Amino acid sequence: MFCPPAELQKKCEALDANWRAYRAAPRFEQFVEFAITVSSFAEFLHSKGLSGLHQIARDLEQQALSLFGDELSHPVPEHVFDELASRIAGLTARVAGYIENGSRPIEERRAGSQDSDPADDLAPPRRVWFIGDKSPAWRDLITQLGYFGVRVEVFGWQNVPNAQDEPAILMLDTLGLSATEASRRIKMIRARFSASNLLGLNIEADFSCLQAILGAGCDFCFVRATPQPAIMAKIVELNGGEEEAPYRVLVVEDSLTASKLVQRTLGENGIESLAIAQPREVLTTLKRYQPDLILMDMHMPDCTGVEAARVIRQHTEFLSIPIVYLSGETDVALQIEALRLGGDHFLTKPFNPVILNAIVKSKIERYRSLRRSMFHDSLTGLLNHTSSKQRLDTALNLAMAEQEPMAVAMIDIDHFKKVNDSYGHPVGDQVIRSLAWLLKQRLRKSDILGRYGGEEFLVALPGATLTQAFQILDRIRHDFSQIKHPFNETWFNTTFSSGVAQFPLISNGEALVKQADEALYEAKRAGRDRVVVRG
Ligand SMILES: Nc1nc2c(ncn2[C@@H]2O[C@H](COP(=O)(O)OP(=O)(O)OP(=O)(O)O)[C@@H](O)[C@H]2O)c(=O)[nH]1
Repeated sequence: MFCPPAELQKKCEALDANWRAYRAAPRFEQFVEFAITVSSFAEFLHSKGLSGLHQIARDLEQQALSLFGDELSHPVPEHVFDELASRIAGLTARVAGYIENGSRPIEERRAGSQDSDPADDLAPPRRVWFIGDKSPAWRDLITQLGYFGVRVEVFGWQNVPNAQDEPAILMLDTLGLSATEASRRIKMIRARFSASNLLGLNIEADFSCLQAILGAGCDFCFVRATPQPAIMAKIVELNGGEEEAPYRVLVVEDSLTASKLVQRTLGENGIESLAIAQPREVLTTLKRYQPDLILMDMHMPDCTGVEAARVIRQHTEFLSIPIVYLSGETDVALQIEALRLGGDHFLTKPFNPVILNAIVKSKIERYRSLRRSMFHDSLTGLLNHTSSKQRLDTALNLAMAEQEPMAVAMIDIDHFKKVNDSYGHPVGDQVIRSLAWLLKQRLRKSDILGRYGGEEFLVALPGATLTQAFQILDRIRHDFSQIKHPFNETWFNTTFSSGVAQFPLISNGEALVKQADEALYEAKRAGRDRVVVRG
């Protein structure tokens, strides 16, 4: 999630320009432009993981929305002008300071790893600072994080370094501090760090304390006695920095002017869109474009939006895609009927662009989260069995078309039954998660990684030869065997075995998995803790 300083600067200048335009001509339409830019800037900062700047922009957005009103509400009173001006000046100064500091954006590791050679040493370590009075409890957590490429530095509250080189995450331990004192210190840290995610540790679980800590600028709170694996999981997740594909919206609208307006509004917020004027093209376009949401005009010449939605809902693959109607219709009975017949929301024209974006985004977030749970495994977040197989077939077709090699590996944790029997099922789960984190950290984004069964994983490395695949997997095997899994006051090690097969030696997905499985059993028979390739 690298954020080029020039892009940040440009977005900030656009905000400033729109604000000046409103000051010069304080009309409603100009305020709408300003509010759209604020909203788009806040979204941009969020998407780039610039947590501190995002919080300031979000507050500004809230204020702008509360002043939205209509033609009669503008110009806003003079003291409101001054308040907005001071917030904007504060935000632009923070952005300028951040750019000047040359602070590294927080999630560059994967950006750098994507196009690298399969045998490259991937992923420079990610940095986390622990702030607080040193606690022995951190030692284990810091060691564990080290296994997954996360480098931790520890500082007391009094000697937090300057924000020249912001870490990805600041863990703020509030143990022994009153809620008021903790909030005061967190506020100071938030004011200094524009990008880092702030995670509060050992926070009192009561409502007002959490409210105060979040209000002071913390992004996430761990209440007292949160189990270590939960803290680990959050840190590893934030460090993963996986960039999501842009949201996609299909606009079905017969008026060219209306669709252009909608597309422009979506585009301002980084949402991709495609417009069609003919409802009868909707099914083929849905298949081809694969949007996350449909914005549907209610009244079109040959077909109403409701009729189109009913046709869409006849297809199982489009049963859950959100449909939001756009219409001049204010008849409540008709709106309810439209929602009953397959729609998810109703927006009346002329639409408020900021509300349109907010609704589109929240519907897409839910839809994507639903799809994630359908295609991903809940324990590790990796692809589940079915989707790993599907992704493998797609990657294989691509490898065939491009005449590139591709290695496929099966990985299975050794003597895992013993882990469960000796330490319990939850500890076994944590071992599975650790292997998933390690694989995720070491493989490229273009590689395929799935949890194939209980303690079995499938990995496909497009472009990798058998030799390269062996090098990569054997290094991961070695590093996994070094991990000390904590158990009560002690720890234990565990290992995995792996078997590897390769396209084009075998050219069918199922046969590749079978061959890799056979190599895996050879590795198990030969004594485990090894990688066997089938050439
Ligand atoms: N904790 C936990 N255990 C699981 C999960 N899924 C499967 N298992 C356990 O994993 C163990 C797999 O054991 P086996 O297939 O006999 O193999 P193994 O003990 O790993 O021995 P080898 O593979 O021969 O080295 C079984 O005891 C399963 O109950 C899971 O999601 N969590």
